[in-house]
Amino acid sequence: MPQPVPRIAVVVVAGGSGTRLGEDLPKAFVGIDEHTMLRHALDGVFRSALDAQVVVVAPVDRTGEALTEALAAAGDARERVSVVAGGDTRQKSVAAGLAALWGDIEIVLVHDAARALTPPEVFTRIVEAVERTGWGAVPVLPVVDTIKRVDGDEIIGVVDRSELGAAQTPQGFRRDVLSAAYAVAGAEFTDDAALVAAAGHRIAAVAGDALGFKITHPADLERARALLMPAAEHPVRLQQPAPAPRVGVGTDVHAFAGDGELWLAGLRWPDEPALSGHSDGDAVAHAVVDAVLAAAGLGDIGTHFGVDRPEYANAHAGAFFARTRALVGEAGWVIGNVSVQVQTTRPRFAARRREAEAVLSEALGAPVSVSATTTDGLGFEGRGEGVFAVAVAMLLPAQ
Ligand SMILES: Nc1ccn([C@@H]2O[C@H](COP(=O)(O)OP(=O)(O)OP(=O)(O)O)[C@@H](O)[C@H]2O)c(=O)n1
Ligand SMILES: C[C@](O)(CO)[C@H](O)COP(=O)(O)O
Repeated sequence: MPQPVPRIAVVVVAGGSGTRLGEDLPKAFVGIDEHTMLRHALDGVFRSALDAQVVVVAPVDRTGEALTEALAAAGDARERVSVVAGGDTRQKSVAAGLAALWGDIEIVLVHDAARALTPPEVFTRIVEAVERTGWGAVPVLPVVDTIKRVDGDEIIGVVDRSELGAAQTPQGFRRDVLSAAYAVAGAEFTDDAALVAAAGHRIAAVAGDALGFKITHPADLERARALLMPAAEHPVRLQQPAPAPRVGVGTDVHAFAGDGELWLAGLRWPDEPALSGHSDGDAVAHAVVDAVLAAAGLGDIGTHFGVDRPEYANAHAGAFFARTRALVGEAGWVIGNVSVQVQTTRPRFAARRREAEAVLSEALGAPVSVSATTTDGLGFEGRGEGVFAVAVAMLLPAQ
């Protein structure tokens, strides 16, 4: 037979003045972003889908404001919400909240409005622990700092932090246990678990959440504001990383089987055999184009300068480079530099290498370095049948 679902209540204490925060209004009513701490805390409660009664404890002169906040957070669950006036200590405020519980409530969670960013899962973890153990339950975080015993200006010892936990809220209890413990509490306790433990009950430790930090000092408020700030407005931490440079490689081969003059590396070479091709057969220029397009992810020379483009018949490097530059610019890149090597027995590049670099760099709008080598007589290059060129291009993201 299915077990009946226990009736749950959450008491949200928002009755403090916030002396340590130093704002000129009670702490829970201070804005983190366009919403107050109280509103954020209540949003966490309602997002937890506990179907709980929710009692907000507010400063006596702020109950109207608190009700407005609670109704806005509750949405369709308005009938489950109420507001009561708190006391001059947290403990008295919790007691005021307990007095407003419906008669059939079985499990009570007490939560600080000051822990405004506590995620909804923490509420469900606490309820689950109370149901499973029958004990009280407290979210705790491990203590990360080394903890010293201090006497005045002297360190007199160290505390074993492995047995310490930093307590958060919501803290959960069986309603009968919590109410009875509050009825007999003879002292002020800083949290509800301490009060219940003093009455002889066991308390379970449940995983807390770093977002459940208490907004106590101005630095805590700054932290909460930074966490809620849209990424685009954040000064440093959440900026998108700058896009990385990209490289591409390109190659080309043409045979010495053309009519007319040789064009290679953007230069005209009189008295040398021509290379064949749809354009001028300039394998050096074409390898550069392939490398730049590859780096931008824009395909290759055939994609943009195919034999179906009559305007590039017999065209020279300048025409290819102008179009390539425009294509990568439209794609959001600028050309960083290109290195190209030609492998051929002829023409001899040494005397005109600088000239080739100047012409190609001018046409591409970026430094192009040119090197040339032979293949020790091997292959088609060695037999003087054609040229091979290989290029590497680096592109940078446009600003
Ligand atoms: N008389 C009080 C004191 C505290 N609280 C609530 O208990 C939680 C934890 O208290 P703390 O953060 O210490 O708040 P303040 O007492 O307001 O802060 P301070 O000690 O700096 O004045 C807060 O949500 C606070 O609103 C309360 O309801 N009634
Ligand atoms: C209840 C509490 O938030 C648990 O951590 C805390 O003890 C109350 O605040 P204070 O800073 O100790 O007054």
